[in-house]
Amino acid sequence: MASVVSHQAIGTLQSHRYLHDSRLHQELRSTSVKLTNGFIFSNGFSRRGCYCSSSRNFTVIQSSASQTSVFDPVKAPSKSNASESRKKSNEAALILIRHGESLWNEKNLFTGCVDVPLSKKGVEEAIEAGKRISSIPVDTIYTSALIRAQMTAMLAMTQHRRRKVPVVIHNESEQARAWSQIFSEDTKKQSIPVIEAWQLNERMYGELQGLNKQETSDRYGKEQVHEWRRSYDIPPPNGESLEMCAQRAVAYFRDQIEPQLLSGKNVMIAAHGNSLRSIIMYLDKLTSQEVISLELSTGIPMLYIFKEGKFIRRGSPVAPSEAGVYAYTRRLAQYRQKLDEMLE
Ligand SMILES: O=C(O)[C@H](O)COP(=O)(O)O
Repeated sequence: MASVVSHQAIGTLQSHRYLHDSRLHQELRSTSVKLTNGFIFSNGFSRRGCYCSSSRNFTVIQSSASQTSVFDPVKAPSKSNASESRKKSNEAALILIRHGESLWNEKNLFTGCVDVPLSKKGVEEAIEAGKRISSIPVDTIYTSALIRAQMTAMLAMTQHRRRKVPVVIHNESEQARAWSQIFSEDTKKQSIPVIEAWQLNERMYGELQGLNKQETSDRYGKEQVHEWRRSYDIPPPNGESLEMCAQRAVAYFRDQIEPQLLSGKNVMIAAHGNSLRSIIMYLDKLTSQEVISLELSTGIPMLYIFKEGKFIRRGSPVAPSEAGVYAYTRRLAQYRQKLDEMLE
């Protein structure tokens, strides 16, 4: 069993993973949620209580038949293919990006939940990542609450050909909501909501935060440090194990992000080495042994297609080949073609 699933290897693997009962898709109705900052973004927008996840199946507890879609000329179906398009509404793209190199990655320091920005190289990596995903549709962006992930998402989106503007949603207080309202429907349509979630933060590295990785290895031994860094259930001193990190990150993914994908929304997540390792472990059903070998490079986007109840890993759009990614789904190919036409 291949346990090494580096980002390069991910590009070459095409295993199909069955995560959901596809019959549920027929039952799901998009839920329209008016965000109190004035945005209206449709389709099962994050709302606790709309969906309840149990094991790997979703049960609809409450849904609304009303639907207020964000009009996107690229996506707008012509009359002739409207019904075909509706049939395909269960397909969605999921892009995962580990943040670009941070100033502490550069210094080889354990970072965890310390909030440090990208290095110059990290900025370049984020821009390069943006170029690689510039023709893939993005409807909603999730980032951790940490600046390195947020910088990565924003810098990546500066490269997107669709030219929608990522707008951070401020729900932290009534005033924040009121003061961040947008009063133009057109402007809202040209925006992408960016949701910040602490649950996607890097694992808390405990008393290793701020220590040099090489010096820590010299002091405690290579094996011990490898165990702290890569094992599933052994936490670093007073920090989170990957298992503990997964409890919050995967729960958030299942409760908040999967309903978006189920309703056909294309999602990008900018997060961290270990929060993404835990999510990939869930998506790819890796065992606690297999996840030990899972390494993610900074600034490399990974792509999954969610289709007919399955997450299909497409690796990075640049590995093995861009053509391979677009060949896979007609919908993505059409999107890119429309962008080509629009931007000619
Ligand atoms: O928090 C950190 O130091 C890094 O982002 C991830 O570190 P790791 O590769 O040691 O888990």
